[in-house]
Amino acid sequence: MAERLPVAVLGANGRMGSEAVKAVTAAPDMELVAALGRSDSLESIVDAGARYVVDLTVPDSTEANVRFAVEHGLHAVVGTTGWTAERLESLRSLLAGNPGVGVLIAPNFALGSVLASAFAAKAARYFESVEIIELHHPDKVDAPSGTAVRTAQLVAASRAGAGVAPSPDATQTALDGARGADVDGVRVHSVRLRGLVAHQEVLLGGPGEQLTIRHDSFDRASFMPGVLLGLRSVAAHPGLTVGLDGYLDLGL
Ligand SMILES: NC(=O)C1=CN([C@@H]2O[C@H](COP(=O)(O)OP(=O)(O)OC[C@H]3O[C@@H](n4cnc5c(N)ncnc54)[C@H](OP(=O)(O)O)[C@@H]3O)[C@@H](O)[C@H]2O)C=CC1
Ligand SMILES: O=C(O)C1=N[C@H](C(=O)O)C[C@H](O)C1
Repeated sequence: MAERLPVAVLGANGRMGSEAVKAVTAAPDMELVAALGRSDSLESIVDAGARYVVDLTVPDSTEANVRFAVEHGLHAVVGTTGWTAERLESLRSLLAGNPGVGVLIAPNFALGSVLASAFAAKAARYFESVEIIELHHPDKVDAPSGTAVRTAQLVAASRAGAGVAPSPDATQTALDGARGADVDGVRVHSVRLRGLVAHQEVLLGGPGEQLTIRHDSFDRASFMPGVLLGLRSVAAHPGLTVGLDGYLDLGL
């Protein structure tokens, strides 16, 4: 039997981290060698012999966690949001000095979500208007969601590449927040509601019609196949990959 992947999970006591602990523990080709909470030392993952790190912490912690992993030659699979363009560029520079180390930063590990974002980017050039609504549990600390930001970025790039004008909007007066967040010219609206987990709608509008592309995660189990795929693939993808679609041949 091939050697099992030695994996450390950061954020192990959280909603996602606890699911990842269960998924890694159940995977026949993996060994959970460390499970860290906020107060635990990152050195313990090296001492435990980890070669892979899963980061499912918080935006304020993730950059230092991932930099530690790279500096110690550990591959990282990252789900935590908060990865701005500046942080990504800094990480790319660090990785250039650590060839052979792979990092995957995936705003969403659910395959349906990855597909929905790709479908939206494909469709967006054909519609006059595009807006995004993301809907999450009220314990989420960031808005808009990382998934919605990435979807908006993909949509905006697709529309710009096709020479499509920005969505029309005659708004002249508005209460703060009424038109949502502006992500590369795409409006993103965030709903926080008890009873929800993670949901997104991309609304594409044209004369007399609307196309809605919606994805729902009803349970955090939806993210785990993507986390495991990331762990099994990251070593074969040195450098930084943003988006699980970078490991998939979606053909879109
Ligand atoms: N990519 C994807 O598919 C998904 C990504 N996410 C993202 O994952 C992140 C976590 O979400 P969620 O699990 O709901 O959040 P939680 O707040 O439930 O979990 C985060 C956990 O990380 C812990 N933590 C904070 N800093 C550190 C640190 N330095 N080292 C170790 N642990 C630390 C927290 O500890 P403490 O309790 O002490 O604060 C907490 O237990 C968010 O950014 C979220 O947006 C969520 C779902 C899917
Ligand atoms: O905080 C969450 O729950 C989620 N966060 C990620 C995001 O911000 O996109 C992924 C998913 O939407 C769930």
